[in-house]
Amino acid sequence: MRHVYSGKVREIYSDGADLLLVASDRVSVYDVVLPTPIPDKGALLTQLSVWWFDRLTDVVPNHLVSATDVPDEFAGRAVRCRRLEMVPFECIARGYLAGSGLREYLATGAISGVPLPPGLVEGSRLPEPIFTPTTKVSDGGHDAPATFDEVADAVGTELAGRLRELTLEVYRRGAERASANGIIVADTKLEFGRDADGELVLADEVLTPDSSRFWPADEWVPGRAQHAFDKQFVRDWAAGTGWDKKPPGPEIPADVVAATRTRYVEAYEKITGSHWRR
Ligand SMILES: N#Cc1c(N)ncnc1-c1cnn(Cc2cccc(F)c2)c1
Repeated sequence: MRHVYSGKVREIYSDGADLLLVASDRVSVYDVVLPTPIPDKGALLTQLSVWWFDRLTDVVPNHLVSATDVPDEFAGRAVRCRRLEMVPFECIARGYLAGSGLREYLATGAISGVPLPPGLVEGSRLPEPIFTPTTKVSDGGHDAPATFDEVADAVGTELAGRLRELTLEVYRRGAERASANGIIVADTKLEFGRDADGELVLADEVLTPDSSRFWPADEWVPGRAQHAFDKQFVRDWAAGTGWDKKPPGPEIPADVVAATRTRYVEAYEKITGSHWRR
């Protein structure tokens, strides 16, 4: 097994013909990884993603080889997956206005070239979910918006159309299930790759609070920043510490750690309908 890539809160290892995607218990707020782990976060998000992969095979095949055949040290928080030729775009679906999409809309009236009606505000629900891809920036910077035509220029019109169709369908399925259980999925980021036969395969993680914005539905108020289902306790505590939001972040107090872990358990249980047993 060989370490090949580190993300903020995840790692990739090469293991023979496969890859191991390993989720840590680290949490990132304001793009800064905080020093205090959230126990079971990696396992909760890995198992939520596996639950989604298993329920989306009628939409698109996925890269999972095994959710159990992983080294003991990573048990429960890693998946073995097929090595793919990754599509060089982040495939983002948005059902609500937030983050970079909000900033782009306020500046241009559109997101990734998709025009939106005037008068929308932070947290507004969009008339319908939209496909707003970005380029994958390798230097750790922020990804740049890409129009559908830019995606089509890079991968061909047919594949770009499939990426849009699949991204929106996965988002719709996720948003529908989450909404029925009190969670708004405002947006989600998917990654696709192509296998040796050139087939499009869903990769990375799917519909987790790290790859998506999860908002508690009963606290949704358009016109202000929405509360994050999972990270709001950390954000609110951090705001009260005077931290300048630059690395290294401060240690998270035990009560905030415990409350945040509970939120990840709640998200897992609400969406899967199963109790978390670890
Ligand atoms: N998934 C997947 C995948 C695959 N099945 N085949 C080839 N490459 C990738 C791959 C490369 N980068 N990433 C993003 C990523 C994911 C997880 C953790 C990270 F640090 C970074 C995914």
